[in-house]
Amino acid sequence: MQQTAIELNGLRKTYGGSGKSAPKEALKGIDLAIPAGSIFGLLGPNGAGKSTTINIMAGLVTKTSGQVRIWGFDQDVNPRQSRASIGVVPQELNMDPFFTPRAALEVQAGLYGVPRSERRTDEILARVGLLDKAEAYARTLSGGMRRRLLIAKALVHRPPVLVLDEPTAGVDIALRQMLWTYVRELNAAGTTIILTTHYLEEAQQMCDRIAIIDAGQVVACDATVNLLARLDAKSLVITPEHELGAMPAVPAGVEALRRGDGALVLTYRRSTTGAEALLDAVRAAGIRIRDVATEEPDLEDVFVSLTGGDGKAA
Ligand SMILES: Nc1ncnc2c1ncn2[C@@H]1O[C@H](COP(=O)(O)OP(=O)(O)OP(=O)(O)O)[C@@H](O)[C@H]1O
Repeated sequence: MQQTAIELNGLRKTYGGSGKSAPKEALKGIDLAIPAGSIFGLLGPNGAGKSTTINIMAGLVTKTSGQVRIWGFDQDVNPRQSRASIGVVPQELNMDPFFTPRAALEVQAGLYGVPRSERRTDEILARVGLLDKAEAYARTLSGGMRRRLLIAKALVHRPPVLVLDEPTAGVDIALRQMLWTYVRELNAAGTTIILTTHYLEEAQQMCDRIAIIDAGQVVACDATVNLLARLDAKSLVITPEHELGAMPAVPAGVEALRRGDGALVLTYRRSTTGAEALLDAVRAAGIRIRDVATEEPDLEDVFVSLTGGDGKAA
């Protein structure tokens, strides 16, 4: 069994300038090892280099230098095998409007040299819930159906690695749930999943590992739980029995503020302050506690702290 699904070493890409525009160094030496069997998130602010990285993996953009290995196959040494090991679901919903889903899958299978006897066109259409649309023209499909057809197309050659570039952008909640259920099933059946998403909450829920790239460089790559543990801050949210009077005297390094809904929020560092000391301070101030909750940092906080961005992994 393959241990590493994708390995990038010193990957660089400079887009050549044309006319008045200067050359653009989009990737400045990316090193990444994506474990086989994982659901791996590739996040970063606009222009970070996510699409460039994915497109190089998919063989759609030529790298300037560095090494790319897909399922153990070096892209330069075994281009055919490396291409056969990856399926990419693009961001855009472009497709030939006159192809039916069945025809689109057959053409795709032909492009990848899948023999007729090994094609699973109807099985794949059924898996993505499009069997009843098998003979409909693509132009009559809804956005959600098109997205599912693109996933189906990426699966015809049974790649062990599936890349989804912003699969849920502009997709409604019901379809998003369906897509994620399907992605989890594919992963449970052994497919390594790499995805970029705009929604950090979604990445936090779906991905077991996450790489954050910023300005063409990897700024973090770790298990999702470890990334979240990097931020030491935590908040204690106290709902008082009565309206708050004076703020309590809190230990050094703790920030106390009154929230609009009347709750008292105490933000502290887990490494230096215990929740007990905070509760003592609250009681000592004569505040009677009706309810207590804690708030942990989320991926958005980690993202902002690493990229200085606005929390949008576009
Ligand atoms: N074909 C191209 N020619 C010139 N520059 C390009 C080209 N494609 C991308 N770039 C530039 O390379 C950088 C990285 O772009 P890329 O599309 O990989 O980022 P991204 O992380 O996918 O961004 P987004 O979240 O906006 O899709 C950007 O500065 C972008 O303007």
